[in-house]
Amino acid sequence: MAAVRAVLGLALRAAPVPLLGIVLAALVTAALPVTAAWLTRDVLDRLAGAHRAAPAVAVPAALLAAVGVGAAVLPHVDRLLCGELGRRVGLLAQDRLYARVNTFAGLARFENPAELDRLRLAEQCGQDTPVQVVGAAVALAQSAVTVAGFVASLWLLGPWLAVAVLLGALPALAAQLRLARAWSEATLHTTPLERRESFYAHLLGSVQAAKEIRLFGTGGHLRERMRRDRTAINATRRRMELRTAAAQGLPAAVSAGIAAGSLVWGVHAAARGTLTVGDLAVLTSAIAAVQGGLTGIAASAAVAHQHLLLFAHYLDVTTAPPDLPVLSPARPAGALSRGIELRDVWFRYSEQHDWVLRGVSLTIPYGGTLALVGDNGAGKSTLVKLLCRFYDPTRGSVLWDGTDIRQFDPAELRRRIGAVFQDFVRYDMTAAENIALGQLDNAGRVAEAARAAGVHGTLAALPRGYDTLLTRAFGEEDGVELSGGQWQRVALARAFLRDDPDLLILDEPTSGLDPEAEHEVHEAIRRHRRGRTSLLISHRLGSAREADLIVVLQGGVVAERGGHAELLAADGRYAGLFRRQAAGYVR
Ligand SMILES: Nc1ncnc2c1ncn2[C@@H]1O[C@H](COP(=O)(O)OP(=O)(O)OP(=O)(O)O)[C@@H](O)[C@H]1O
Repeated sequence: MAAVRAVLGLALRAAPVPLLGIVLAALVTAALPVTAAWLTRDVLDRLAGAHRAAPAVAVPAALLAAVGVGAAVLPHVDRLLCGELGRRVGLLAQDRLYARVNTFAGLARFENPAELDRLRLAEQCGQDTPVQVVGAAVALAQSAVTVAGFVASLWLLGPWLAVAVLLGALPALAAQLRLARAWSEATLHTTPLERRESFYAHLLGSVQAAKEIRLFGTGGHLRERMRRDRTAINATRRRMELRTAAAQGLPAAVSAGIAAGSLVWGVHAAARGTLTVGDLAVLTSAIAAVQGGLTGIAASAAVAHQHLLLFAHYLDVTTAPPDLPVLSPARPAGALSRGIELRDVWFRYSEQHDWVLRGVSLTIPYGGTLALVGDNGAGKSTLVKLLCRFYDPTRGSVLWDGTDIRQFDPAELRRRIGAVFQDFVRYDMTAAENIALGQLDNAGRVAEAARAAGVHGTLAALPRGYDTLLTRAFGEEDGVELSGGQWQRVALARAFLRDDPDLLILDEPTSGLDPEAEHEVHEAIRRHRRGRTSLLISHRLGSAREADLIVVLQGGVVAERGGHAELLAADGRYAGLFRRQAAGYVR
């Protein structure tokens, strides 16, 4: 019921006038067949009886012609109105969906496959479902009006006829509703397969994967996997189509038997003179129309039912509770003045996953730099996610000047943080836009930020300077592709654009750079970082050595901490790693 209300609410809100037009057109269209049948009866009986004169037949014949014109024109009006309804509802539904998605403060819903499937279904349903449901409901009402008119007509010709034809259609209705549920379950089953299939399809056509696929010769293997998923999807659909045909076959045969019996009775009655020729015409139209109408009602009910079941996913997303608890009113996140502390932080992505952080305690001092180093998978990027409050710690807390960050509005907290993530985004937009996205109201300082990141010269020399598209994906002639290191500098400029962030997070900011560029960028970072509180994650220990504090994370626990010299003297894990890297350079 909630889904019905939501769909109607959307349609009414988005397109009240087209919706009213569709309902009116449907009601008129519904009345046309029964009107035509009775007018035909009138014409036939007048022709067969005493009133053969042209004037007597002219009026019902003219009305019959008008009904024919109406029947020809109305479907086109309906199609226009439905098109408009679809566009407006699609726009509103999409807008509401992404407005809701934007309110998800954390990352859990984007990193959980089940939630991603739901989001994908919601995207599909938001566009199509409301229109399909409205269309099915209107078609259902239209069929119901037509059927009611013809059942009344049958009743006049012989009450048992009306009852028999109605009862004959009930099994079809029940079968359709059962099938609707089965189809919606089948869609749930095929959605993850479709998501994986489109992942393979994307890989096979993507410029990023093209090199590896060709070099490793994995194209055939990926294509085979894609084919396997599509075959599984097809098998499910085939099974469902067979089931549909089997479930609909018997009820259709019952209805056809009843129709045939009724017709035989009608012909006999006309031969006996109990029914007129006109009555027989009405009977023939009525049997076909009632059966067609009832099948239409069953099909429309099934379509509406199936789409309403799918629409539940749209509602799940648009009415989902907040993924992270946000205090209301939240405490204002003040400018950092003492530092950020992780106090006995434990974290795992879900109860099914292992612990990633196991009792981490550390402090990023105000105005100082903390370098976080450690093996792959040690939990460094996860710790960054907790600092930005993309997740809450499973146990323990992250304190901002002594206040648990759960007490702040996440958006306000994030306005105080600048970051370059390891997996930064390459936006298919212009160079200026790629940087301006760091802080849209600071777009005037794009060149300054690019200069600080050492990429101004590169961007200014592009065919359209900062207005050059950094992609050739849209077929623009002067779109360009930057190198990995140039992109990294653009991402850095995006972070530098942010006005004086209280915390600067740099997760592998120079991993794609050549040694000279790395040195330059580190100089830029050092200049930019000066006096700022920052967290630097790097596998290149040469860039970590100047940090005020170095923390070595190993298997989710702090294995060592101290200054560079102190850790070298301690001759532990850090010293071992540093010496190995240094030896690699002087060998
Ligand atoms: N969204 C996720 N869901 C489940 N597990 C995850 C998720 N993200 C990371 N992990 C797991 O958490 C652990 C720590 O990952 P994390 O990315 O924090 O390591 P890292 O120290 O940054 O590694 P690297 O140096 O390779 O970047 C890994 O075992 C990883 O598989």
